[in-house]
Formats: sequence, structure tokens, C-alpha cells
Amino acid sequence: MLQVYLVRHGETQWNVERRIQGQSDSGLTEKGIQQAQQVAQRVRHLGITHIISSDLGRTQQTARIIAQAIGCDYVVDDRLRELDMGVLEQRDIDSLTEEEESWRRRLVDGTPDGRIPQGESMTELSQRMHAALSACLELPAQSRPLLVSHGMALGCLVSTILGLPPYAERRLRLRNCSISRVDYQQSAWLASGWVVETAGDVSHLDAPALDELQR
Ligand SMILES: O=C(O)[C@H](O)COP(=O)(O)O
Repeated sequence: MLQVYLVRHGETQWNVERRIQGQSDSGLTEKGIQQAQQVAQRVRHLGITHIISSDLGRTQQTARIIAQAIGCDYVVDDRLRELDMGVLEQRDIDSLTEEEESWRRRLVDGTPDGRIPQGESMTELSQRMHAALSACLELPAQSRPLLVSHGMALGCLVSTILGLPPYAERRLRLRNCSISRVDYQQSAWLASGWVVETAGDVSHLDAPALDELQR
């Protein structure tokens, strides 16, 4: 059975400032670096064979810390990027106009093809995240990959594996440097295919991680 670990990157400056990142970028804070180090300590005995990271800076910084600590190289896959938040990238979440808030609401309320102008829909995000996950099935037998990605991207992936719509990800709190695990299995009794073993585990972190979902 293939086990795939899913890690959201460490806390960044814009996470702290409540600025929308999307496919824009900000660096890890000191706390974010410590969180990545704690992930490395948590996974170092799990037999991780591959680390595959979104190509954005914050995820690569996280992947590099884990890779160096466990002695495993990492590669990048741009399909693991965060949702493209279009014209709202870099904006302060608390400064959006009513119209801008309506764009954000349509993104996550199930509006067909809901998107922020110049951004991605949740369906498009789900399609590329599943493509990146499915690529793990092509790795050599006995592989145990760890993917480093983003809050909405991983929330969308886990939600859709559970059979929920892509926009359900707002009901799943995946904090910075949380660890989730999904397994690919063949089973006559349980679901065949991807199943969720763990979602949003932060027990390895020595301090509470940010909860940006709270206004
Ligand atoms: O700010 C964003 O774009 C998302 O809400 C969180 O993105 P992140 O997981 O890359 O911080």
C-alpha cells in the first residue's frame, strides 16, 4: 500500500500579516523554520523516499529543511502550487471591498466556475492536485513520498478524496507544517483507491500554529 505524506509549508510573514499569498510568495518566519525542523524530526524514521514540493519559495524552503535533516533530495512540481488567487494576491484579507469579498465567496460557496478574476477555480485546483498525487503511483514499488504544498491546495485534495466538493476545503483546518497522510489501497471491503489516514496532525509542533481561518 502506497502511503503519501502531505505537509503544508511553515508559517510565513504574509501568513502572520494575513495577506493573501496564492502564487505570490513570502519567506518563512523564524517560527516557520522551527516548524519545518519539527516536521523533519517527526518524519525522519518513517522511511521517506521522495520529497516533492510546490515550486514556490515557501514550500521549497520547507522542503529543503526537511530534506537536509533526513538526507533525502527534493524535487519540485508546480502542480502542487497554491490556488492562483488572481487579482487579490498580496492583498490584506481584512481590507477587501464588498465586491472583492463576493469574488472570494463565489470561489468557496459552490458557484460553478467560481473564481477570483484572473485566478483559478477550485475545480481546476483539484484537477492539478490529483494529477500530482497520481504521479506518485508511478514511483518505484515501496516508495514513500512526502509532498510539500499549501493550505487550500491540500485542503482541496483531502476534501475531494473524501468525496466532498473541492470548495469544502474551508471546513478542513490544515495549519502550517501540519502533516496529513493519504494511502492508495485495493480493498474489497473499504474504498479502493485513495483513503485519508490522517488530516492536519500538528502533534509534532511545540507551539500552536496560526489559524488563519479565524477572522
Ligand atoms: O494565503 C493564501 O493564499 C492561502 O489562504 C494560504 O496559502 P498558503 O498555504 O500557501 O499559506
